[in-house]
Amino acid sequence: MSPSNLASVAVGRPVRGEFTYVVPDGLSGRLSPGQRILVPFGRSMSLGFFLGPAAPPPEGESVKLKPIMKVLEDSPSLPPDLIALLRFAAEHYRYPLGEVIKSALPPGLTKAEEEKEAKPDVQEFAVALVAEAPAVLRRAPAQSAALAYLLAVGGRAPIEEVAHAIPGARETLRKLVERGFVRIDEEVIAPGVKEGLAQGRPEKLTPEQAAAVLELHAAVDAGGFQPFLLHGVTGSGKTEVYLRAVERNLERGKGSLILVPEIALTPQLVGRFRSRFGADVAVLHSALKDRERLFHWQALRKGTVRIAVGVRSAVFAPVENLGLVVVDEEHDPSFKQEDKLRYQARDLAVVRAKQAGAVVVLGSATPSLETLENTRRGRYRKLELKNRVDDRPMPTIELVDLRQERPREPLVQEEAPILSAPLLDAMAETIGRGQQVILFLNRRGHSTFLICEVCGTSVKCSDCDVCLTYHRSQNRLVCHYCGVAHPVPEHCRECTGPLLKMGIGTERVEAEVAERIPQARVARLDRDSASSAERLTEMLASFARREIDVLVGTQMVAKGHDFPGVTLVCVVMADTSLAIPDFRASERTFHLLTQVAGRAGRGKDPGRVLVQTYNPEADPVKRVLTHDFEGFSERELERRKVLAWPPYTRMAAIRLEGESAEQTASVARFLGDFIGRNMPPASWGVRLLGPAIAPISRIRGRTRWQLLLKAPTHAALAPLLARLEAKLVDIPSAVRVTIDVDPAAML
Ligand SMILES: Nc1ncnc2c1ncn2[C@@H]1O[C@H](COP(=O)(O)OP(=O)(O)OP(=O)(O)O)[C@@H](O)[C@H]1O
Ligand SMILES: [Zn+2]
Repeated sequence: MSPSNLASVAVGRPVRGEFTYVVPDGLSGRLSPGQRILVPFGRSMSLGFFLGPAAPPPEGESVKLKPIMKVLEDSPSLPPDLIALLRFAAEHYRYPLGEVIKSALPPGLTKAEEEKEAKPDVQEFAVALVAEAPAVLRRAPAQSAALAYLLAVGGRAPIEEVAHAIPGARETLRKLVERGFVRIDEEVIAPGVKEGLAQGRPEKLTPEQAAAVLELHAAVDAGGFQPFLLHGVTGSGKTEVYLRAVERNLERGKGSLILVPEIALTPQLVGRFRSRFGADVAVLHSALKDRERLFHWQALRKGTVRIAVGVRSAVFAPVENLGLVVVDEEHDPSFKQEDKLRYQARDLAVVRAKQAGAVVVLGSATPSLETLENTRRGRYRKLELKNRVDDRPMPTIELVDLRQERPREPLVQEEAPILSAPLLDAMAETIGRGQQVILFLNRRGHSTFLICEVCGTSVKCSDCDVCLTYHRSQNRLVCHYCGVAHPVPEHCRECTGPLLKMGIGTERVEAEVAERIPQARVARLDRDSASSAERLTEMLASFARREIDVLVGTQMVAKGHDFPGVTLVCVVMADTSLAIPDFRASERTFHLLTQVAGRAGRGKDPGRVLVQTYNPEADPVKRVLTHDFEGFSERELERRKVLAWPPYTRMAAIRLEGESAEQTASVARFLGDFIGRNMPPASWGVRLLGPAIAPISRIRGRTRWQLLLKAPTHAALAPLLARLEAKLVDIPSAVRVTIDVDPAAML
């Protein structure tokens, strides 16, 4: 067997490694890497991916190799740089390569079927061919009405719209076509793409923007891998810097990839890209239909569309001839996928840029400590925007000490008001001036727990080890982990004592605003109120149109919004994210506070921020007051170093979940022993923490355990993780074990 007739193949099944197949004579000229193929696997046929030639099996080993059966597409689904990235992801995150590839591909390419071309959407327009209703229509009132509508809206409208306005208009329009008064046009539109909010190209860049753009242009012109951190304060115009870099990259005939945290929350950014580059932009988000996803994939693959803007999973978009990668809000936790292939899209974006020889820009007002450390070590070049555009001032930030503002409330009081006098005054004043307010609280629901006045027992979810949250609008207790809603009990289950509603959520804040400032138009933005992407877009648009005075919400309101009318931002309680048992709690708090504060004063009027807290001395809270990102990160990095947390160590979490508490614990101990026996030499510095019961010990009735591994570098961890992954086949399937490399959440 000559090596040229052996193929390395990833099989679309949950199995580790690459497999060797024989290329039959008939296919030898037709194969190129990245193609989807059909291969025999076990006793059946399976989807496979041809990755390239394979080395012959070791001398003396007699293995019967099977042949590739069929090639499922002419041009490969996966471009070469993407194959390299997926191989890296499988290796780094300890996940089967075939499954990694399948999770990157759009549905429609993940089955063992030949590729079909996704059709674009066609929209039908009715076009009037006459300037006024002809006399012959006098006795046809339906047709007259349809034609009159069409003429009233300018002589041209989507059929759908006419039919919506005039029931039965589809049929009526057809009659008008027969009579020659109307014509139907078909227009091809890219599917799943709505018109964004248009915005012009600013004539002049700020000096800082100009300097950053100059550097990026030089890097794009030079070609090759170059990583940048674009650290720009909120409202400093980072988006415009991205746009100019993309522009230059496009002029050089190259493709760009832009990752954003959440499309529905960033309609403005998408709108700016669409209004600048029009149909050259594919927008990839989670609400796309299968056919739409396939359409964009094919368009990018063919190179007919050269810019992809998308969420986390778009890091795998098949952009042709990739020259530039941008990760906006690079600190955002949504870039980490928390199930199946647990990848960090920001990290993969950098890997991809390196493999493709592209420029990569990580942008944020609050860069992650990981990225900051890379910059300090000289791996990334730092570009800084220290000022807002048009010399607008940063908002002033003041603390409201809840210990003094609410001293009279006894500790146990049901529904004690939470909005202090300074907050209420500032809000009323702002609304009085016709300006807008954002109220931020990182908790949904009405009251965050029900507690027994007599014995102090709180009401917990029977399946998860967490308190239930009271939602007044549904009059239900909801578990935020499993989502199950329970009726509200009348008495404490332990002692039949009366139950008090304690803790606050956005729902209650909304009610309190409505009660205390009745003239305000209040709306709430969280996962309950904005359950669909459409609803979310509509609420944001309505706020932008200034139909809402006060927007109450969770971290959804803290993202990159640009509402010039907002001059007051209130943080209802800064402490909610501080107490979480996670070494990133401080960082997360600082980011959230800085980001939400950054929504104030982005228009011509200056902004003001009020932060209510019980912990005015806490470092992230204090530092936010003076916009002291440097000071905060300096201190936090020092602390991480002392405690040996990332970015000074690399971690992996081994998580276990099982129906039976005993069996789960025993598997956890078994894995602990296994790791102990396979520990690399002490000089490698690998440490095992645990096995320990997880901080949230049960979710959906399943017991959870975890083991944490820490090491100075990923390379020190890798061999151990590989051995561990191989061992998992021996674990009883009743206990689910997952390996989470570079974990984000510690719960
Ligand atoms: N050179 C410029 N001249 C005038 N206006 C500009 C210029 N550059 C950007 N802007 C405008 O400034 C506003 C803020 O820009 P942008 O939203 O990009 O800020 P940002 O740095 O991304 O902020 P954040 O981190 O808070 O999301 C936008 O409305 C944008 O159109
Ligand atoms: Zn639950």
